Amino acid sequence: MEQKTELPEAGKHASESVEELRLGVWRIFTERETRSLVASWKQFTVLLPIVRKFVLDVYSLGPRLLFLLVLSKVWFGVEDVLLLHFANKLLALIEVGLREGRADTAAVVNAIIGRVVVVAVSACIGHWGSRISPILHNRCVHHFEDLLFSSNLKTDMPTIQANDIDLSLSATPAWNHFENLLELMQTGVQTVILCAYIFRLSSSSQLGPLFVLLCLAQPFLRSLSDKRLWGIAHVLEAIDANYVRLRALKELENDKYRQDILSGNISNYLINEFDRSCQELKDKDMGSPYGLFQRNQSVNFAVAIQLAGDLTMLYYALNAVFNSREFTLTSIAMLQHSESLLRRSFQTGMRELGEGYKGMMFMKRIYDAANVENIVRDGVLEYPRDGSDAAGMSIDLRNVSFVYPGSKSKVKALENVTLSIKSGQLVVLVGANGSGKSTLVKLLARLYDVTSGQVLVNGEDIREYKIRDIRAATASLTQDHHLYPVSLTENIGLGHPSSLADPDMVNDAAGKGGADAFISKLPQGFSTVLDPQNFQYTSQVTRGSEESTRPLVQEANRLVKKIDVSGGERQRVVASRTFMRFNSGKVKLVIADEGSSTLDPKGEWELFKNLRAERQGKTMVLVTHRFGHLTKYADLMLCMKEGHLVETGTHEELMQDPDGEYRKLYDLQANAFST
Ligand SMILES: Nc1ncnc2c1ncn2[C@@H]1O[C@H](COP(=O)(O)OP(=O)(O)OP(=O)(O)O)[C@@H](O)[C@H]1O
Repeated sequence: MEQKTELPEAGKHASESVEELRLGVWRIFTERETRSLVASWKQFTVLLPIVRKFVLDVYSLGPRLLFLLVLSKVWFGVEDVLLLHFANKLLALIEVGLREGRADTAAVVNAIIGRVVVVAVSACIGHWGSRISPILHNRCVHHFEDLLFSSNLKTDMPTIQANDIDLSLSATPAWNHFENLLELMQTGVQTVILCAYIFRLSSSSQLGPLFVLLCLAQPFLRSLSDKRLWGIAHVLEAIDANYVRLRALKELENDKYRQDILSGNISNYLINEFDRSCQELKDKDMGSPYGLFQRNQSVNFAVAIQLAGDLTMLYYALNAVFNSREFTLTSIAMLQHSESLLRRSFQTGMRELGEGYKGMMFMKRIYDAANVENIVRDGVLEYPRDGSDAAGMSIDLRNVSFVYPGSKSKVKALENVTLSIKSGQLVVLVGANGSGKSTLVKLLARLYDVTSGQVLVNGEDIREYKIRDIRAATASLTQDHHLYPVSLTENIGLGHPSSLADPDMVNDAAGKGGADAFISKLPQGFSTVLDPQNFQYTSQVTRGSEESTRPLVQEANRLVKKIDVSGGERQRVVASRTFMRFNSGKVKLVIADEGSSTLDPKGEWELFKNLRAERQGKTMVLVTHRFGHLTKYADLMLCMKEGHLVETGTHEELMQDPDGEYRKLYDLQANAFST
């Protein structure tokens, strides 16, 4: 039963046009049907240029193939009507034959041949269509995947955060949506021809055009009942606490929780809780919200739909009473056949119209996603400009404040930070969690632009430089860097892609990053792909027992089994990528933000030693919580607290202040080792 409810106190509707329904375990927000026909038409016209662009894009991928496919769809729109026509013709000839005791052989043969030809032509077109469609399908998906991939990879971080961009958008359904439009065209052709055909049939029985309208009454009402399912945004949310809990508990079957559950000895508790949630859900409907939504129509409407199906019968019954000479049993049968095909065609068309609308919205999403404009604007100056940064990048921050785009927090991540880093200095940035260290180095790499103030590189605002020059001059090693699902050679080599094929350079970088030892122990060495992306399809084997198929499944699982390495080993590969980057000869700034957080003490010591060995011609900004290793090499220590730069100087200078933040952090670490 439909139950209209008020939204919970906090969740006021964004607009009056939103309606809330509670069905089964679901809460469904749907748009009230307040949109006028004019408004719907306007929205449709906005989408039309997008569809045109989409069609032209698909056309460019295979003009001839698309032309043939469209022709085949038109043919299939006509085919059913032709078949119906020949069947009706045969029926009429048989009736005449029965009545007169002699059939018109030539006409019967013609009708049979006509039908056979239509069937044969359809089989041929269907055969070729089924070959054309997959080709265009592949080209279409590749084309739009390509469009999304290049746009996704170029979209900068503020744009993603500020616009809440959906990076998971896949182009895979693009072809299906396009095919839906073709199907819609096919059904449209069929409906129009059928209407004309029925009009001709009904005119010869003196039924007139009203008959055609009555044929459409039931499918029209049905499509009205379905209308709320398409073209209108729905937000579905499971609100039943037991259902939500059931789903959460089911999630615990995931392998990643196994160790916790076994060692915590909590399986009995979880099984009981699962059982309890099942009991409490009782008969509450957990089925598809769309199904529930569809069934949620009033009795009157359901009765009206069924009755509308009988309107045509009533109409020709009445006509037969008053005008019986115009009717034969064959003409009634012909009308009935044609009418049922028209109903089906119209109903399918209305459903496809809904799907077509969804398809148009999808096309809009694809183009919107592919045309996102980056917030971080490119500059025009080349970097390095002159020889003044030969010893490394020189950086000045003037009154820099920063708030993350889209951030709900009123607290600034950085506030009025002013500092100066000279060419070639080794700077160590320290501070408590959340004090703004990572934010500061992200501004240096121009991953974000300041909210106010200025970052100067070699005396010029960083925004004036070409982004690719600044990025080429910066090598970052942060805890946020990940391994890519490609070979270890590529993982390291991508630090300097043009030398990726040089095994000596890759080996050397792996050595400096401390990754060579563990890679050499892997069965496939540098060719190993950690975190491979495998797509495995399993299908139920109908022959033989489950017992006999188990070895096959086990073998398949063995083939796709991941090679697991530790977090520290992963970080060594990422560090090696940074060392590889130095081969470009362009790096003027090295940023290491907790790049050693998962390394063992020896690994960390070696990493910093190898980084220091690369200092020549580079400024280095190292962020760390364990700064003991670095204090004696640092030219400058920067200490941050709650978004502010609170202390700057050398280690010795900062240690002078017994109440200073730096001294506190240092003493905490040093005291841990004192007796
Ligand atoms: N992407 C983000 N969106 C919104 N706020 C963020 C984002 N990243 C960080 N912050 C906030 O900005 C502030 C500074 O964070 P930042 O990561 O720079 O601190 P940090 O000193 O590097 O911390 P840690 O030592 O834990 O790495 C924090 O309050 C944090 O919650």
